[in-house]
Amino acid sequence: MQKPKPGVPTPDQIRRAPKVLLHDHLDGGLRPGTVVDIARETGYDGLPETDPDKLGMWFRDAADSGSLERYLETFAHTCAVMQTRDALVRVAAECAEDLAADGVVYAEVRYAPEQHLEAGLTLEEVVEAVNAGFREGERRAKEDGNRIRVGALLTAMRHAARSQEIAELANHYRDSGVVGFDIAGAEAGYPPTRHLDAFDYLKRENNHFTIHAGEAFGLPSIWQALQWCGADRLGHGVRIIDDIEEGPGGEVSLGRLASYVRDKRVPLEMCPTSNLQTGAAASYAEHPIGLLRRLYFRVTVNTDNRLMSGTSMSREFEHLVDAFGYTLDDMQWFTVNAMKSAFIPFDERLAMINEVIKPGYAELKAEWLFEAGHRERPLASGSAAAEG
Ligand SMILES: O=c1[nH]cnc2c1ncn2[C@H]1C[C@H](O)[C@@H](CO)O1
Ligand SMILES: [Zn+2]
Repeated sequence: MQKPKPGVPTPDQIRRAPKVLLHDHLDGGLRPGTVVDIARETGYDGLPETDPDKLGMWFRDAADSGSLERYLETFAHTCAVMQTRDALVRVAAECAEDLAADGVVYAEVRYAPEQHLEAGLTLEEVVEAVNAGFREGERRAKEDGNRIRVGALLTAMRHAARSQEIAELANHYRDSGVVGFDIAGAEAGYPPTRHLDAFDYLKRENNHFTIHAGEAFGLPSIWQALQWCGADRLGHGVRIIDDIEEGPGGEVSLGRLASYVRDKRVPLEMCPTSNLQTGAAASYAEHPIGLLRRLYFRVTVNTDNRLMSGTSMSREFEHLVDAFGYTLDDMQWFTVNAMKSAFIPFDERLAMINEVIKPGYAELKAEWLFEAGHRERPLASGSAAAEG
């Protein structure tokens, strides 16, 4: 086994570290075996593979297309098996269990209720089924010795016309498991300002929302999301890098929008592997998260779609540790950023930071002290006195 050195996390430490996830799609995180099971039970015969391993690989390959539009086509299969109450409860429960087993202590998981109505469920029935599943998953996680709390974000699809209705649904369930609102789907051609009514409504209700922006489309989308719609957070937001110039000597200058995002501490929900698949970034090492972290933007690390990206929170951090040499202190910084940016009340965020996250990292950072290995260096001759 790899020997832990102070600060540099091993894969096992990364998994055990408390993590906070703000951007994860319920319909992008199913277990492949569950997709196969529910398809069989409900008679959905459109799956490209029926062996769970092969199906998992199919999702990853199909999503590896370099285009957001093609990436999104794969969701037809997951949404097809999420049309009944039982299926939604099962998928949500497994989501909470899987995240907890990966060391996630707080998650905001999103889905679009309007995509789960094909078998006759109402929007309310969809939300109540998913909520029941999350509570069940939290309970099972606890039985396994893992602690997790999951809140739902209701997404409206940006190409459709139901955002006002979904915003009202989010507001209705805000004290019952739903913590905010989002819009997702193909970005080009569907600017966030198409949904101004929904955002204005949520602002008047003092509710919270995030907007997928600056992923497949650039600065105008981020600018609209913030300055026209009033988003609390940005889903991805990677293209903010287009407003930052790095000179040959490493000097950096920020445009007005990038300055605003940094100065106002706008949380960026970054999803590195997803960005590689849709072509929003070329490699982990070149992902804008490296520079944005150095410049102290309010950056968070997220999974987006664990099934399509074959990822988990731990894997996202492993890639970043490999690419940028991040330490446990960096991991803690990203995690505290995420917790500060969550949509639950301030006192609860603060308690999660002080009672769960910081103690969790302190314990991991102290582990090297108790490893026998680091005390077994041979003494140099005559060094005994110097040791004292
Ligand atoms: O990264 C994404 N960008 C835009 N839309 C996305 C992304 N990942 C998933 N979606 C879409 C597809 C899902 O069906 C929908 C709701 O979760 O959100
Ligand atoms: Zn997303």
